[in-house]
Amino acid sequence: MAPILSIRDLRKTYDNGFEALKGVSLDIQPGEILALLGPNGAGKTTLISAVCGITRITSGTATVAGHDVQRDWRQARELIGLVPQEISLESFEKVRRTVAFSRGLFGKPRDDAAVERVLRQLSLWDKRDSTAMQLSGGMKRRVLIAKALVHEPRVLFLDEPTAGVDVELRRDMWRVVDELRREGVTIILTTHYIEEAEAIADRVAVISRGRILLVEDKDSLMRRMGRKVLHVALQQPLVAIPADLARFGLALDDGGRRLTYSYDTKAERTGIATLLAALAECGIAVADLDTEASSLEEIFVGLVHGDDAEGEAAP
Ligand SMILES: Nc1ncnc2c1ncn2[C@@H]1O[C@H](COP(=O)(O)OP(=O)(O)OP(=O)(O)O)[C@@H](O)[C@H]1O
Repeated sequence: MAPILSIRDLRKTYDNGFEALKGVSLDIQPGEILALLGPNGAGKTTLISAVCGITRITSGTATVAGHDVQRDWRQARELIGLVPQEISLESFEKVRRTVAFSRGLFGKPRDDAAVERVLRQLSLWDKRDSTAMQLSGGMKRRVLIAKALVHEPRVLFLDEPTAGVDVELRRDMWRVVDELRREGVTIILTTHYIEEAEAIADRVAVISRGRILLVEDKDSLMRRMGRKVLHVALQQPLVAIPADLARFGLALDDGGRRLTYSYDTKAERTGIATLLAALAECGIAVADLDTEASSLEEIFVGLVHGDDAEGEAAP
């Protein structure tokens, strides 16, 4: 399938000479949810702004359904919806009018049914005659999404859609994203909440200091890079780890009542059976066992940390 969004060697140097994007290439398939992860200042907003035509591209290309965002900017923009990080709404404007106005900005004819559809989809129909100042923070975010969707874009950019919202609302937002996916909308979201990427993304891209470090299917990434830990609860507390167990690299915590063993999920042998046999030989009685997979967060921190260390080493 042809990608809906194709970015090739995109570079952005700001007027002050700072190179915020250093040759980014990325293909996004129709209907996909891609989470763009990166530390502060990595270039996430710059990348979105470049594709959405808010920031001038220094070199490279980006196309949306084959339309170049610079050359055929009008056609490209029509296919894109952008939900910005900051909430910016006219305080006294009614929800329905605000959303209808956004549709008009894209040169689309007035269509009350389209406005109603998007308001209902975002559970805002009951609030259609409320002004922005009468809405809760979460509802305001929904209005921003409604504004971004009302011209029926095929690609939606969400720049930190759940920054500062409570857990319940975040899950609510994830449901909205899931519904949009089912309708075939392609979604690119930036987030600092790794659990958000873990919960809703199909693929994950990690960006650091203007470069894409990795783009991979989320599940395979977690399988490929994932480590697991085995917690062994002990019947009797240990004062120290016996010398005979040193080769396993164990950690002892919970007041000497728990041993933690870290292993590679891809390895042919995890070493668990050998460890349990060694524990028995040392006369250590096991009360319980459980395993825990390393999270996307650990994988992310490891990658970005490695990149920072390389940057520091560079001349
Ligand atoms: N107008 C500008 N002029 C010069 N430098 C800029 C400008 N806008 C952004 N930058 C710099 O470009 C880099 C990337 O910024 P960007 O906002 O894209 O990062 P981000 O990944 O979205 O960060 P955050 O997670 O904090 O939102 C940063 O170092 C930032 O200081």
